[in-house]
Amino acid sequence: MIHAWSVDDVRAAEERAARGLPDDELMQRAAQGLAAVVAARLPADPHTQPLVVALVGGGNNGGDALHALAHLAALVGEPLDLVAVLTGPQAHEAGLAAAREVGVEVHDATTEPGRDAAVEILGLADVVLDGVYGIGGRAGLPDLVAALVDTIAEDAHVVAVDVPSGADPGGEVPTGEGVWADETVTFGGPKPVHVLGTADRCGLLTVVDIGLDLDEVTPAAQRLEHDDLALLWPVPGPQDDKYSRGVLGVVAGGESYTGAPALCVTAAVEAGAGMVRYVGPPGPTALVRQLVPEAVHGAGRVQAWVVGPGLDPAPESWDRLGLDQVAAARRALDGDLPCVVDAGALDLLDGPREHAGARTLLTPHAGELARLISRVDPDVTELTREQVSAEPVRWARRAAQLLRCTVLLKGGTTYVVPPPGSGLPVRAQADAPAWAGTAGSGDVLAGLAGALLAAGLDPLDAGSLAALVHGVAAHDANPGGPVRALAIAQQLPRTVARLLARPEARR
Ligand SMILES: NC(=O)C1=CN([C@@H]2O[C@H](COP(=O)(O)OP(=O)(O)OC[C@H]3O[C@@H](n4cnc5c(N)ncnc54)[C@H](O)[C@@H]3O)[C@@H](O)[C@H]2O)[C@@H](O)CC1
Ligand SMILES: Nc1ncnc2c1ncn2[C@@H]1O[C@H](COP(=O)(O)OP(=O)(O)O)[C@@H](O)[C@H]1O
Ligand SMILES: [K+]
Repeated sequence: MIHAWSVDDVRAAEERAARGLPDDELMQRAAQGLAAVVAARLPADPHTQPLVVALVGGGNNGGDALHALAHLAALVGEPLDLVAVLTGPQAHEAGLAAAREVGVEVHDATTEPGRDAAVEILGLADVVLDGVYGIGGRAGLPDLVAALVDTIAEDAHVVAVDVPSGADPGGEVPTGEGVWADETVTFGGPKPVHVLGTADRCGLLTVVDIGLDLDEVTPAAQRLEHDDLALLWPVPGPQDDKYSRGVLGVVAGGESYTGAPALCVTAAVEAGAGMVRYVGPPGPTALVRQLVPEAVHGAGRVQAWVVGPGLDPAPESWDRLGLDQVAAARRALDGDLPCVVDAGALDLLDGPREHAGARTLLTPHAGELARLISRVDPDVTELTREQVSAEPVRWARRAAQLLRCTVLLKGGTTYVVPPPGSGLPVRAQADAPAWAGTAGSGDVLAGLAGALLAAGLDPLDAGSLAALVHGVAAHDANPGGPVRALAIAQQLPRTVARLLARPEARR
């Protein structure tokens, strides 16, 4: 699992670590680690002299980059072209002196000749160090810096120092503006942006140990990795039976949406639920009977519910069957069992579920979350899908607070936000190929998450593990190409087996 700490917690840890050390010790450690990574990335061609260009901001992030250039000169020993481009009126004094000392060429991009020289040289660079802003940064870039970033050679290897400049270090505002790095070298520990930010923004992540002690500090964000599956997945033991493994009830579909329940039930069965009980009208029931002979029909004793895939909660469409189905959904929501609340059932929620202890995982996409918040938040009149996508963590957190539950917000990156006050970190998973964004794929996710809730996982683990497995299964089902929702569901057993068998995971 990747743990990421808030910018404030990292700054406090830096302060603790710096006590009793020489003034620039932590920066030197950071710069040395950074230089070692850059040295390993230099082109090996003996006929060309590698060109390394650092974009240098006015703060300590620029200081890291300047010191790294100085360390690099000493580390590599062979001729190198080293250039620093200053992006602001000031630069870290000691860093600049160290760089000049080893012969780094310095251009001041705030002057016209300096800018012209910088543009030319950025277009030729083999490696670019982005040392403009680190954890002192915020989303977006000043025009001058943005223009410089635009001129970086297409084939240059871009290494972000600590944080890609232009990204929000706190990871709350996933703007695409600014640097997209091939890799990011961070110090002390990952920051939220490395986990929550737009997938691919940071590239390969390396953490340089600079002696910060974060072990006792609660992370702000986490990401499950493939090896975490073996720790969390409910593997049955010899004493288990279908009941002890967890029975999932699914209230889904209506006469107008027959496919969603079939996909949801299939996913739950393929994910290894002990048993799945389906509750729905005759049309979808017939389809579930045909496609999933393992499912049983009608309400009964269960350990958790999935409520909502393909459920039509709109009153004008309610005939007797529709009314029965909405009543079944409400019974599940009013009960005290863990519940995945998806799609149509989100429209049935007006506030927290009645039983305060009931564990609840909402699984909206951005449009559904916008509609939900517009309806239940007294301070918001009309929230749009675009607003949710611009600040996904903020809005998922808002819903988690209003409804006192865990919110899984689906998308290219899927965020799982626990209720505020729980002390639990936000999780973000970006395991799925974009092909996974296909009709019915969310119904599969709901069934999978439901099976995990029924097996006893808490909503944060169930949601994030479901997002991980769903994404990996979407890849495994057809690497590099399109995938249909049913294929994701049918791939689940093999994907789970593959991840359980990873040698790292079994250690
Ligand atoms: N504090 C420490 O002990 C250490 C800090 N280190 C480095 O120091 C960095 C943090 O340095 P600083 O606190 O000086 O901050 P930064 O160097 O990240 O940013 C400097 C200043 O730039 C301005 N700025 C940021 N984003 C902007 C934007 N989008 N548009 C316009 N102006 C913007 C802000 O006023 C900010 O304070 C870390 O990311 C890391 O690289 C490392 O040397 C390790 C040790
Ligand atoms: N760009 C993307 N990259 C990867 N996965 C995506 C992308 N867009 C959507 N997804 C995933 O596809 C699924 C879509 O769910 P949803 O919107 O509920 O569709 P449906 O209601 O048709 O099942 C979610 O698991 C979501 O995370
Ligand atoms: K940076």
